[in-house]
Amino acid sequence: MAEPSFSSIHEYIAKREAFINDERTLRREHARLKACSDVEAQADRIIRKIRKEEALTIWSEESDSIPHIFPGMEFLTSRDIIVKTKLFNILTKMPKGALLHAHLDAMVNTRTLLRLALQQPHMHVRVPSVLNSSSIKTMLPEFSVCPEEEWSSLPSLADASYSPGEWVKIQQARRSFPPELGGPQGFDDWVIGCLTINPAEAYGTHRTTDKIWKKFTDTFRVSIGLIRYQPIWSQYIKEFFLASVEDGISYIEARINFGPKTMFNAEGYNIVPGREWVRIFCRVIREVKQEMKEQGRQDAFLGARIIYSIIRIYTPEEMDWYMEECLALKQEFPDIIAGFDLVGHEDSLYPLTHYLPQLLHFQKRQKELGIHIPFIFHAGETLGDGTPADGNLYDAILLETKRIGHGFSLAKHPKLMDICKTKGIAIEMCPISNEILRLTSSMLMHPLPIIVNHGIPVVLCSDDPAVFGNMGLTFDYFQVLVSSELTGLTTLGQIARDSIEYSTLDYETKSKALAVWEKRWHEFCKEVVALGT
Ligand SMILES: O=c1[nH]cnc2c1ncn2[C@@H]1O[C@H](CO)[C@@H](O)[C@H]1O
Repeated sequence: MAEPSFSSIHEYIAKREAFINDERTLRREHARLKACSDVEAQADRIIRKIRKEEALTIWSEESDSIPHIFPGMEFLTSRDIIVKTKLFNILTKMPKGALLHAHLDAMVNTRTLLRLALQQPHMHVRVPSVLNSSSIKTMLPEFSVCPEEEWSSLPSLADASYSPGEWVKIQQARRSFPPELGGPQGFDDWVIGCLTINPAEAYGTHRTTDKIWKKFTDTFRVSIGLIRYQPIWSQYIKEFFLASVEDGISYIEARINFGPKTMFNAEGYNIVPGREWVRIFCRVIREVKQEMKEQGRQDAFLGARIIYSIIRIYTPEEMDWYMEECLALKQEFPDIIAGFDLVGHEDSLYPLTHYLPQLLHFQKRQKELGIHIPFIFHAGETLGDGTPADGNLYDAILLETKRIGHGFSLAKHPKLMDICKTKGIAIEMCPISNEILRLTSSMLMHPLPIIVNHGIPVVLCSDDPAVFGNMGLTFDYFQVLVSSELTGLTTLGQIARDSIEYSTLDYETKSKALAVWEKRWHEFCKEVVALGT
C-alpha cells in the first residue's frame, strides 16, 4: 500500500490552506490585500458582514411578485430590491475612479433626456403610420429638429388625417396624445419604453442575444434624433458629467459615435461637424470643473476624454474617411481624443479583419503625423466560441489594443488571458449590460471571476445605463460584490484604482488622480467603519 500523503488531519488542513492561498496570490488585488490599512481591513469585514446578513434577510424573502430572488439575479427584476439594501447605499458613496466604457448616446436618464427635448421648440416627431392602440405596440417615434420656416402645424400623430412620415411638433404631439393611449403621460411612457429595455423584453419576448440586440439597436434609433442637436448635446453632456460625479466617478473616457458626421445646430440645420461636437465637450468639461471648484470639490471631477467610435457597418472606404477625421481631431484636440474603437453588435456586423488594411494604414498615418491614438477595441462581446466575434480578440491583441471592451469570451482563451495579464491589457467588463443583452442569465454565471482569478486587470463599466437603468457605476459594483465570496471591498478598491491606472491619462495626471483617489478611498473606508460601530 502506498504511503499516506498526509500524516495527520492537521497537516492536511495546513497544506490545503497553503494551496488555496497560493492560488489566490494570482488575483489582482493580492498585493493590496497584504498591504491594506487597518481601516480598510475593518471596512472590508463590515461590508462582508452586511452582505451576509442581507443574503439571509432581503435576498431570501418570498415574494409573490418576484419568485426566486437571490443576490446577483437578473438586474431588471431586482433593481427595486437592490436600491433598498444597505450595501447598495454604502456603495453609492464609494469613490469609483474612472468610467472607461460608456457610450455617450446612452448615458443620461431617459426621463431627463425627454424633458430636455420637450423644452426645444424646434424638436419634432414622426411615425411611419397613424398612431393607435395597436400600432403603438410596434412603432418607433423618430425625432428630429426642423428650422423655423418648416415648423409643422399638424395637430396630432393619432389624427385620422395624419399622413405617415409627417413631422409634428413634439409638444403638440404630447399634448394631443389620445386619452385612450394615456394622454400626455402616455406619450412620455411610450417614448421612454422605446428608449429603454424592460424586464418583459429582456427575460420574455426578446430572450436571445439576437432578439435583444434588435430592441437595443432600436433604442439608439430613437435617441439619436434627440441627442444630436446642439442645444441638447451640451446640456446632455453636462447632465452626464454631473450625475457621474454624484455617483463617485471622477474621470470619464466616453465613446462617441461619430457616424452621423454632422448634427443639427440651434436653428435646426444639420451642419455641425464633429470638431464642433468635441469643442462643446471641452467647454462642458471646463464648466463642470468650474462648478466643482466653486463648491470646494475640485477633486470630484478630473475631466473627460473621447474614444472616437464608429459602428462596424460601413464599407472599408467609408471607414477611411472616419479615420482621417479622427486623425484631424487628435491633432486639434490632443488632450481629448483618447482612442479609436469599432462598436456595434459583433455577432452580426463586420469583424475587425474586415477593416484590416484601414486599421494598419491608420497606424501608419499616425507615425507620419507623429501622434498616437491607441485602439481600445470592443472584442469578444459574444457567446460564440471560435466565431468571427470571438476571433476579434486575437485581432484586438495583434493590433495592440490598450484595453479590451467587454472581452466576454476571453475566458475561453488561456493564451490570450496570459497576454492580457503580462501586457497589462485591462478588460472593460460590463456585467449588467452582458446580463441584459443575454450573454449570461445572472451574475453568478458571468466570467468576471475567471478573469479576476487569473490576475488580469479588470475595470467595471456601465456601458449604456440609460437603456439598462444601471445609472452610474454603483449597480455594477453591487452586482459584482454580491456574487462572489472572494470579492470584498478591497477587490472593489483594486478595480476602482485600476480604472485610473489603465486609463489613457498621461503619467503626471494619472499620478495626481491616483493620489486623489487613494485619499478619497481612505475617507470612504473610515465612513464604512463608522457605520459599523
Ligand atoms: O455593448 C455594446 N457593444 C457594442 N456596441 C455598443 C454597445 N453599446 C452601444 N453600442 C453601440 O454604440 C452605438 C451608440 O453610439 C449604438 O448604436 C451601438 O451600436
